[in-house]
Amino acid sequence: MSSAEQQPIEKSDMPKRAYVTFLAGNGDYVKGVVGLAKGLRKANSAYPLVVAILPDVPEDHRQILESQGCIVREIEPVYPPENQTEFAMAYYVINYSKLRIWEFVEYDKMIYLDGDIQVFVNIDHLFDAPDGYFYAVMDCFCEKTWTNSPQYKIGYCQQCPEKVQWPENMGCPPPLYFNAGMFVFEPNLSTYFDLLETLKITPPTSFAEQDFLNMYFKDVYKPIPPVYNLVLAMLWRHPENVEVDKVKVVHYCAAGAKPWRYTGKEENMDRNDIKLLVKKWWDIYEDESLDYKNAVAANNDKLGSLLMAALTEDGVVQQRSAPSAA
Ligand SMILES: O=c1ccn([C@@H]2O[C@H](COP(=O)(O)OP(=O)(O)O[C@H]3O[C@H](CO)[C@H](O)[C@H](O)[C@H]3O)[C@@H](O)[C@H]2O)c(=O)[nH]1
Ligand SMILES: O[C@H]1[C@H](O)[C@@H](O)[C@H](O)[C@@H](O)[C@H]1O
Ligand SMILES: [Mn+2]
Repeated sequence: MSSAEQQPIEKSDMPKRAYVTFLAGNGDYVKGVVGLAKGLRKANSAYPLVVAILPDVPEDHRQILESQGCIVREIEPVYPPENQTEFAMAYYVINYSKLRIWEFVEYDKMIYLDGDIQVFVNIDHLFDAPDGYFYAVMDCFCEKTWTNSPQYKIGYCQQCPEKVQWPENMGCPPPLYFNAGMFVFEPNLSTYFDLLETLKITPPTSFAEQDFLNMYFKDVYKPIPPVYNLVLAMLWRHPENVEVDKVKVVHYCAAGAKPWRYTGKEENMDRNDIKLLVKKWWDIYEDESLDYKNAVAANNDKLGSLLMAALTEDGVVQQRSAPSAA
């Protein structure tokens, strides 16, 4: 096909895709989101980072995010139904607000990432996975945060289901359960309204929206390998399931692991692999060349040189500059 016959690709035909994270409060999670924005840039992600923020995020934090090239979108908080006998861990309640991201229908597909996640290797290809599924990484039930669960009580973990088997007198083993710090999903208004309606009749449980999403999407959940969301406890609980040198995405979710608060004092935090991963996060966070303004300037310089080289090759520049040289 000659170039004249080629159909130009209309911008509007391109699938609209973006990464999305969630930010609440005036604390230090904004550092996590800045780190994430810079990490995605370093990994040459082709898609922007949308930050769904609650109204309590202060103006200066919003400005920091915008200056890092993020698309800031304010969302209304979502609360779980009141007066229920069981309650989600207080710390996790704000996470129900994450359900608002199904409303971002200007995008066909999004990858949600917690603010305490870092992307070290490009994962844009996950957008190409077949539509109609909910992709996420299987969780581990071995940490103390799981103390109140039946799984923890009997020592069962889906990461090694043969080690302690699910007892017959407890019925079928529970469906596969994902960590909701990272997932691939398709914004959709009818799903969005249904999520909110279903939430109204669903009692809150320990892991808040994570439990809720697991319940809601159980029939379309497709597990993806742990390298797409390395829940740090996997390093000491199930090292045989992790290919450390192939890890693309790290989730600093173990107690004491948030890089911007790291002291090394909490249990397991003095491990060398943890120290290295925390250092890798800081290297990105502190790298000024990854700041949006510097990355844009560098890109413009590169484009300028490429354009100049192309023009010089065609002889255009020589011809144009000929008169002034005469
Ligand atoms: O004060 C806060 C607390 C949380 N967050 C946002 O909420 C996310 C979730 O909080 P954490 O990362 O601290 O929580 P965990 O990783 O331990 O929690 C896990 O379980 C939670 C259950 O509610 C969520 O599903 C969460 O996505 C999942 O990774 C943060 O990354 C951040 O994006 C804030 O912005 N400010
Ligand atoms: O979402 C939670 C949280 O991230 C905990 O820190 C971790 O122990 C879990 O396994 C998980 O489900
Ligand atoms: Mn997290």
